[in-house]
Amino acid sequence: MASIVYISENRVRELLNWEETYKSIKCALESVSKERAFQDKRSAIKLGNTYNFLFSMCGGLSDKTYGGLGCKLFTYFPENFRKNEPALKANIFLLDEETGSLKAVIAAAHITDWRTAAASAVATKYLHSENNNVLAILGAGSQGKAHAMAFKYLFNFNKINIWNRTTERAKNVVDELNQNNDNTSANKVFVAYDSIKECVKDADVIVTATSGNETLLKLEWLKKGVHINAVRVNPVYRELEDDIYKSSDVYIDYWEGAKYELEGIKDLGVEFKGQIGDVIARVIAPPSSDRISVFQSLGMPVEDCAVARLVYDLHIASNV
Ligand SMILES: NC(=O)C1=CN([C@@H]2O[C@H](COP(=O)(O)OP(=O)(O)OC[C@H]3O[C@@H](n4cnc5c(N)ncnc54)[C@H](O)[C@@H]3O)[C@@H](O)[C@H]2O)C=CC1
Ligand SMILES: O=C(O)C1=NCCCC1
Repeated sequence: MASIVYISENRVRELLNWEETYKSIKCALESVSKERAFQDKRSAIKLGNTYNFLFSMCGGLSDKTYGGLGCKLFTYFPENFRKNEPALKANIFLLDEETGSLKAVIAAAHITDWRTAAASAVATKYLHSENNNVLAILGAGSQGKAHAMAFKYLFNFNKINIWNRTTERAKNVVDELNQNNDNTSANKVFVAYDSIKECVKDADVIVTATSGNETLLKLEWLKKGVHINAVRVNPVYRELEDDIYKSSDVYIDYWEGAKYELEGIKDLGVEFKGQIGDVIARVIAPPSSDRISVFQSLGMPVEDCAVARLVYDLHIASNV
């Protein structure tokens, strides 16, 4: 029997790059439109009388390059910050597609950040025209930072505005990103904001990636034709005010998840236009450029399968 490989967070960080992550996630998003994705909604178990949860996301993706069979098991313990530990801890169990045997256990916090940012990037490419001058990001946590890096790498934004509830955190992330981007440039790409309205008012594209319970974004602040990637997942709380959903073309990643986790948006009378994969596969049309578009992201099991396969292949290829 072949031995089981363990791939740590540090090793994942060494291996992943944006080009391949983008391609693998585009493949995963499109697979839902081509009947090459086998997955269901995630399962969530509340751990007794706490705010702690245990989740699983299992599925299979059929593809020569990015196909994989697996399951991401993750916990969300919101009080972990008191112990100076991240709230989200995740591992992917990657299985052999022929036999079902366990091939690898891959640490998946970094994968979750990168694949979610890559999904927003794919959605932006397919739902939004090329007019990408200013990007605004609300939330300077793991997702906010990963989105800033992905969008800097994959698009040509001249300015990337970042707002966070505590401005100190936005400033620290902006300093780090500017330093990694270009030490010498006087004209810094990343800029910290302490007002959401000022942060988003010139934005062509917006990412919302916070974990609070407050509505952050108002319709009256938005430019015509803006594209929004709404990353926060919560059945009750939404970062966008209801009028934004009601006035926009709203796209999702997969129907199986949306049926259960996006009830609240449907209750507003919003009809989802369809899956991003259906736009990629040209089954449905993208929005017209004067409409506001929203990608309401949930995160799919097959995204994790695709990136786990990518990481596994890169690890094996560079380990021989
Ligand atoms: N769509 C998807 O595939 C995925 C979505 N997520 C979602 O992304 C969001 C962010 O996750 P991470 O960056 O990993 O978390 P994190 O804990 O690293 O960052 C959370 C950010 O939210 C901010 N925040 C907390 N309370 C706030 C409030 N009341 N108002 C405004 N901002 C507040 C914090 O300052 C922090 O910057 C979460 O809602 C999570 O559920 C996470 C993974 C995948
Ligand atoms: O898809 C994921 O992975 C997650 N989605 C929402 C919240 C945490 C992780």
